[in-house]
Parts: sequence; structure tokens; C-alpha cells
Amino acid sequence: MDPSELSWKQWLFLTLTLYFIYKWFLKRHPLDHIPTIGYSSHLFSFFSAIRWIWAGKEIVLEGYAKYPDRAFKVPLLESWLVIVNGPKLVDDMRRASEEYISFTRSISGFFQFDYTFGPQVSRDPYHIHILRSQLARNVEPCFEDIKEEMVLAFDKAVPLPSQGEEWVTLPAYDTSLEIVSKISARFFVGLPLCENEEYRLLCVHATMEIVKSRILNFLPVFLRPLGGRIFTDIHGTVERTKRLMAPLVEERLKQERLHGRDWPGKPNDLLSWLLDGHPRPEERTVHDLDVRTLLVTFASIHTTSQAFTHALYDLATKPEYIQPMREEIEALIENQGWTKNTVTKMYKVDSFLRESQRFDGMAVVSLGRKVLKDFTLSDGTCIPAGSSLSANSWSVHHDEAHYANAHVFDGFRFVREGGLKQPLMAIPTLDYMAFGHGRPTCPGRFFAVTELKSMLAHVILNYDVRLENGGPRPANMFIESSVVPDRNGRVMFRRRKAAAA
Ligand code: HEM
Repeated sequence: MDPSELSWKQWLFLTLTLYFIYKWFLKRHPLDHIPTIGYSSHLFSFFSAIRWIWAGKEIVLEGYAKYPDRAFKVPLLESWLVIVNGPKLVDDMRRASEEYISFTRSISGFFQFDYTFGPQVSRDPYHIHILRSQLARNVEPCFEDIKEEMVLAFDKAVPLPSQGEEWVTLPAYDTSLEIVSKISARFFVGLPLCENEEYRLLCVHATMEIVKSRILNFLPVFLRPLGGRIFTDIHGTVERTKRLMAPLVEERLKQERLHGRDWPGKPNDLLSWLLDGHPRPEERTVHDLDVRTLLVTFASIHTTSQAFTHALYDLATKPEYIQPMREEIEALIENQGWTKNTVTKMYKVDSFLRESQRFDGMAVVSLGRKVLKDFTLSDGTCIPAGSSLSANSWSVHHDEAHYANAHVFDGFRFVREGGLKQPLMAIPTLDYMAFGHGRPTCPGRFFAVTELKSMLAHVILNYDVRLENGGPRPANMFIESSVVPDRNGRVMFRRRKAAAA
């Protein structure tokens, strides 16, 4: 046929066909040298990307079995994810600088912060630097507040008659979330704002809205600003929390103007650390402080609530751990009272929680990073700039080579005599990545561990727990890389006879 006889529609069809043949079958992909779990071709990888939504665990286990000590890739709906296996390559990631692989850019891309909170939060994540310098060192001075808030929160969330052996049945996740969000609010914004129920619920709501913003990844870039307003309520939540936070910020700024930076009665909380550590004091606006607080809240409350839900399920289904932990806690409190130091020494409780995170944890991968400059692993594999990179945490956490009887929950597997050289929950290793690893390792982990240990000790001392219907442990849900404890699972609480605290 003479090409000049083709209509414009035929030309368009031909051009598009050639384009897709080139794109899907001929064009070399910069990750072609990395083996794939699932389909590699552009066309069929779509089906593997769909499978990733519910079969992340099976996919990472397959990648671990086929390519131990190497990297493999899996297709996601919007891109590819490179996953490394084995301690050597995890160590490469751990050592790498932010100039090459960035957690901040990974998380802000995953949840598209640019279109919800604005680009400033990832361009200048000063709140992370402040957390790193202030949070861990302030857990001890703030411990009395944390403990007080925890006891109040349990009393409210687990409503039991003051006497008697009546059981109450409660949703494990929602109960954990209520308690954790109250403790976090006390630590982050202090009294009286932390007692404002509207504020607390908005913080919980904000974290759910941030999760929803993942959907923006599937929109063309020009539609994302609009999508950020249509598909999430983040802008509205920021406005509402700002209204509640404004008087607090204004009062603190006023006190500072009147009495200087260390004014009498100044609260020791996240808001004060942000005000003090702001890199540009003249930009300490309610909006900026509110956004940073919401981001820290996001990093903090669902992670900790999920960890506690897992631990509650483990406790309720493995009652044989209760008595030894009770004895440990009671002996410590009797000798030293209930202090931060006492909580640190609860080594059985620490081991139980570390095991709970090893066994279930937050995700099947950890150390999520965006590759900013071509990054070469020690086995010579080059991960090109622009790629998404993670470490296969689920598989190593369940590998017999790293954990004897890895498929059995062994609550005291990490306990060492007197706690000496005990692998502690907050300390990452190349085969324990619940809090990530390397420079971006979770800056909230020392607070999270103190909070979780205190909460678990409080439950063990004050309640008997069991699962509703005495059933099996509620099953996790796997969504993309996330491991989500059953949100509908219910736990029964009864006041323990002769409660100690
Ligand atoms: C059990 C509870 C928690 C778990 C399992 C957890 C887990 C993690 C993980 C896996 C990371 C990524 C680290 C990496 O990739 O190397 C991370 C980062 C982070 N976490 Fe946590 N976290 C928890 C609690 C908290 C709490 C309570 C806070 C705040 C008080 C917090 C604040 C953060 C922040 C701000 C980052 C980002 C660090 C950065 O950008 O460099 N987390 N967390």
C-alpha cells in the first residue's frame, strides 16, 4: 500500500503500535541486569504488579530462595522495586550516605508529600534532625508524664468495674490506637492540648489520610495537586489542627519574648524542641509547626499501635509467657519503683516485643530508599539513580540460618543472663530490621520501645487477657509491602486479682 493513501487514523494507530512495541518489547530497561520475580516484560509485568498488592510476602520469600545474597526486582504498579538479600548487601545500604540513597525522598515520594504537606517538608526535613538530637535523651526526663498518661489512657480505654471478675471484650487495634495516640499527644504537644479529644482524633485521622495519599502515585503529575485535595483530607486536617494549635504556639512565643528562651515553666515536649531547634527562627509559624508535628505523629502512632496489637495477640495466645514476665516486672518494681530505668531492665519484656516484631513486624521489606545517584553494591550490581530500593527483612527474620526454629515464636529467644549483651529491641542488626538500619534508622525507637514495654508491663500487671472465643491468633493482612495485624481481632480483658499497679 502506498503510505500516502493512509488516513490520519491509520497513521495514528500505526505510530502508537510501533511505540508500544518499542516500549514493551524492544527498549532496554535500566534494571534489565537485575533478575525479576514475576514477569519482566513491560506488558506482562502489570500482572505481577497486581499480585504484589496481596502476595508481597510470597514474592519476597521467592526472591530470597532464588537469589540469596543478590538483588532482585519486582514490578509495582507505578515503578520497579529493587530488593536486596543477605547481610552483605544490607550492610552496603546501611553504610551508604543520603547523597546516594535517601529515606526522606523515598517516603515523601511514596506518600506524595509534595502535593499534600508541600515540598518544603522533604526539602528541609529539619524536624527529623531535631528528633534525632532531642527525642531519645528526653524519654527519661519525660517518663513520669508518659507513665501517667498511659495509666489514664488504659483506665479510659479498658473500662472495667473496680472490683469483680467481669471480662470486657475490646477491638485490639482500636484500643491500642487510642492509648498510643494519647501518650504521643502528651509527649508531642503536652498539656492541655493533648487532652483535647478533637485534636487527638484529628491526629489519628491525619495518619489515615496520609496513607490514602499513596493513590496520587497513580495519577499523572499535573493532576496530583488536584488529587491531593480530592482523594485526601490532609489540607482540611491541617487547617483544623492549626486552629487548635494556634493559641498554644502563640502563648509559647509570647513567653519567649517576655522571659527569653528558657522561660519558667516551659514544657519539655516536641513542640518546644521544634521551636528551639528551628533552623530559621523567624519562620516559626503555626502552619509549619503543625505540619511537622503531624508528620511525627504519622511516623509514630500507627507503627506503635500495630506493634502493640501484635504483642497483645501474642500475649493472649501464648499465656505461658505471662507468669515469667510478671515475676520479672514485679521484682524490679518492688526493688526500684517504676522508673525509666526499671523499664530498661525488663529484659524478658524486651525480648518478647523484639520477637513479636521479628515474627510479624511492620512490613516485608525495610530500609526503603530512593536512589539519588547510581549506587553500586559490593557484588558489583549497579542500582541506577531514580530506582526504589529496599532490604528483604521478612525473609531474613524467618531464616533458619539466622534464627533457630525461625518459624516458631520464641518470646525469650533474645534473653541473656542479666541482660548482658542481650540483643535489644531498639538496636537494629543486619538480621533484625524492624526499625530500619543505617543513618535513617527510626529516631523514635527509644521512645517507642519504652512506651511499648511500659504498656505491656501495665497489661501484665493489671489484667488477665485472652482472645475472644479463645480462637487462633488473628491473621495478618498483607497489603503491598505492609504487614497489618487483623483490625477486627478482639481481645478480652479482666481485672487481675491482686493487681500490683
Ligand atoms: C514500633 C514502632 C515503630 C516502628 C516499627 C518504626 C519503624 C520505622 C522504620 C522501619 C523507619 C525507617 C528507617 C529506615 O528505613 O532505616 C522509621 C523511620 C522513622 N520513624 Fe519510626 N517506627 C516506630 C515508632 C516511631 C515513633 C514513636 C516515632 C516518633 C516519635 C517515629 C519516628 C520516625 C521518623 C521521624 C522516621 C523517619 C526518619 C528519617 O527520615 O530519617 N517512629 N521508623
